[in-house]
Amino acid sequence: MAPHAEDSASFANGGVAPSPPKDLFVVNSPNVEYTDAEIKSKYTYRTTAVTKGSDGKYVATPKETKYDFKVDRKVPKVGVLLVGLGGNNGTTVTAGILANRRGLSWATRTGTQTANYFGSVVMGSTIKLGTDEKTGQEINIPFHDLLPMVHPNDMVIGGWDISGLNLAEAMDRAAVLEPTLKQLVHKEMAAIKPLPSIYYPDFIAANQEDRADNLIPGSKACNEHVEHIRKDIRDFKAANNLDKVIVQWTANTERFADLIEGVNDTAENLLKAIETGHEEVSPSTVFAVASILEGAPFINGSPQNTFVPGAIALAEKHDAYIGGDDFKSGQTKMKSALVDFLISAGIKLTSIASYNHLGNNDGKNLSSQRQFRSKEISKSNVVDDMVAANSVLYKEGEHPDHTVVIKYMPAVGDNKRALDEYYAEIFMGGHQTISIFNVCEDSLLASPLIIDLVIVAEMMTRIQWKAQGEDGKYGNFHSVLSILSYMLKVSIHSSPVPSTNSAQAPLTPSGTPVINALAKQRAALTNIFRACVGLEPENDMTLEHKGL
Ligand SMILES: NC(=O)c1ccc[n+]([C@@H]2O[C@H](COP(=O)([O-])OP(=O)(O)OC[C@H]3O[C@@H](n4cnc5c(N)ncnc54)[C@H](O)[C@@H]3O)[C@@H](O)[C@H]2O)c1
Ligand SMILES: O=P([O-])([O-])O[C@@H]1[C@@H](O)[C@H](O)[C@@H](O)[C@H](O)[C@@H]1O
Repeated sequence: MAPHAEDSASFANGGVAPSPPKDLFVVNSPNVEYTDAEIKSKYTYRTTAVTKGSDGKYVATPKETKYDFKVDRKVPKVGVLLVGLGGNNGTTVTAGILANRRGLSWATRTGTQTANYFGSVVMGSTIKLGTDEKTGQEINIPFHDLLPMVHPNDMVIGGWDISGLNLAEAMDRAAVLEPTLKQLVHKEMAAIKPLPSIYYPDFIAANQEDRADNLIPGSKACNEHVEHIRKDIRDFKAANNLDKVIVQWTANTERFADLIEGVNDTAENLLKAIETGHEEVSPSTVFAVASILEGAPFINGSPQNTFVPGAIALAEKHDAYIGGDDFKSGQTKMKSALVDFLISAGIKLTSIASYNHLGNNDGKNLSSQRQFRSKEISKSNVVDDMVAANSVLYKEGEHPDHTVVIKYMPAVGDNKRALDEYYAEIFMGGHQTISIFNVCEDSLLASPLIIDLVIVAEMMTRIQWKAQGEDGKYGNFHSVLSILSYMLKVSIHSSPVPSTNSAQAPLTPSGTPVINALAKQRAALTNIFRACVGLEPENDMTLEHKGL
């Protein structure tokens, strides 16, 4: 075993090969072809092109673009490497997968609880396949059955942490899960020790220093850290006989990195900056670069600008997948749904006050102003596109007041209290005030998102497309996986550190529009996957029930 592989933080699933998926449905269409290895579909993408005439009138022209999609049906054996494995999210998601894999049940104060994947859009929600031809009733199927996706029970989990506690000790430190459940997974969790990681103190709060006892030797310079992390990824893949590895950052929120020309503005400059040990390259960017160079999709679950322009360029150069930023777990997820509802109902939202306090280590790290700033910006986003799309309610540049407050209150632990007030103008000078008190068990809300991000990112590595009718070979989607936006708050900030009111949004290829409305994000995810099996986008016109 490679020197540090024995403390590799993997836990195999008993080496059992992933169970082959049984198909819940088959598409009966001349545009869809099934082979043992692939699903091929011919898809017509219908949009509306709008131009403005000289008279100022819009001209809307229906447009059709034809694509060929190809899906690799073989569900690979997938490993997940979490940066921050020993944290609240890392220990909770690991224990949760263990408990589900073993079908565990445990005693709680209110009775017996059985393992589940609630809160995962892939494992816990359904999509409309169509309507029963005889009864006209909707037929809904589990989201996970739409395409041949990885099952979380089959995932092999590993990762790094600057804290050397094994996962049983770290799970106790996190204080998220019931003691009765912790007892049932204690043995497996104790056998997992996070791989040593890199620690550049200036990027996270000083109050994190006492955890940093599990560090990779050497320095960023001469690519020592990048090469060490790349070897960790290779060793983990080989030791667990994996087909693929997905890397995800669920470590602490870092301060923003300054965007410096000649340092992190291009792929070449970023690689040079790392080689020379430039202090402005963050640990998360080092992990992203290592993952990109190893061809492992990298997802950033925190709000910092991990993907500086040079990192995005490097991903594009290597045709590697990246996604970010910042899991969208509780308060912001609610906000992106509520704001969408209010504004699309023609109600003029004029102010949002978002306060929360929490007592976990994430909150402790965020009690430091520079780390809070990263989070404040990511949480101050999500309304921009919905406001900008409604010129009836809002004049150019007008938007609701929006403030975000986060306080660290150790007593409440992981059970974050989110208090929101939405204030809006309604008919004839009236006002509506919506006040929400939302107790989010933060890690229990974020852990299913970690699973969804892995499943969707991995699925995207098995979907390719080409323009219909052209001989060219199939290719990947753009490196920036904006399809992940349903699970994420904001984008990789490839512009200078933005003001709190500037628009950011889940990562999108440069120059593409930003969508924060939660329903639109879910529709994009669902409809892209539907297109891969030749199905039209979900629409709720139900003309068949309207006399047509
Ligand atoms: N609901 C949620 O929990 C939620 C929602 C959105 C975003 N997030 C983000 O997810 C991240 C993790 O949240 P958490 O509650 O698990 O926090 P946590 O503090 O419990 O866990 C973070 C872990 O990262 C480790 N760490 C820090 N720097 C590291 C490095 N360079 N390499 C490896 N490990 C490192 C820490 O030792 C710690 O164990 C935070 O950035 C948080 O802002 C969490
Ligand atoms: O996703 P969400 O619930 O809006 O936002 C959460 C914040 O409210 C919380 O303060 C922070 O610690 C979490 O990391 C997360 O970002």
